[in-house]
Amino acid sequence: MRLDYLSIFPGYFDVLGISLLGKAAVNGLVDVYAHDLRDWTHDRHRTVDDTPCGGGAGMVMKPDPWGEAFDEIIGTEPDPSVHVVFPSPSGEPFTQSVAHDLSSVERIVFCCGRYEGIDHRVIDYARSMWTVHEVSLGDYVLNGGEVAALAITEAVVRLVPGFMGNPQSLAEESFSAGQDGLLEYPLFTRPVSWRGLDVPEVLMSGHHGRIAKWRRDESIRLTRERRPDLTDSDVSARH
Ligand SMILES: CN1CCN(Cc2ccc(Cn3ccc4ccc(-c5n[nH]c(N)c5C#N)cc43)cc2)CC1
Repeated sequence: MRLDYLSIFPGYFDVLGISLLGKAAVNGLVDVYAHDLRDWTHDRHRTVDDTPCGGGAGMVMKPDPWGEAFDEIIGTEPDPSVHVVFPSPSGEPFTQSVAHDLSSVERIVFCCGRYEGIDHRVIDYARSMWTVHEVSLGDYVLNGGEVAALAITEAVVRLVPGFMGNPQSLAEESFSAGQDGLLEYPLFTRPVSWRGLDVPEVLMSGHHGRIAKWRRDESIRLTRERRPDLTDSDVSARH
């Protein structure tokens, strides 16, 4: 998997050389390339923004540098196998399902906007050439797309076969298909007693059926308390 990042702050992506992602890069599982969008400007100030047409606050990212960067980094021929991700506050929700879909893709280009956003023609052009995902991390405001691109990268790459040492742990996670959309149950490890707090006895019983039931009940309880949106009536009835 090749990952490209286009940003006026390419240094954000130095972190991708750390931890498991760094190991995956070493193992050749992922190849990471960060690019400075200003390398495709031609004025003394390396300008990437301008005032919004129609007025309004802030600045908008000019289309020209993006287009020239696309030409050089991706190419000038349409190729639907290339997935271009635009993090955006007005994007579709980024979910585990989207992460799963992207984990089987060979090439992903992250376009990290700043200011008030990117000239919409950049996204329209990208849609005419490649497979585009305009996605939002959630209902809060960031200052740009870089942090979102990092989060999306981690969610996607950890699903790439061969990346995680223990693929079974992926199957038991929240939001993964096998969990009926329930939140994960509480986790415990040794010591059994810590600052007057004990591990639930059932987990020390060795009775796998009881342990499985306790975990299921806890997942249902937590999901009903914290994420009623995940418990549709059908799921509630089943539990
Ligand atoms: C006229 N007004 C109408 C309201 N907008 C709102 C607005 C637009 C951009 C920005 C800053 N920004 C620039 C690029 C960029 C990418 C992603 C995100 C982002 N924020 N939150 C998420 N979950 C994100 C993700 N993923 C933010 C970004 C902030 C606020 C301004 C203009």
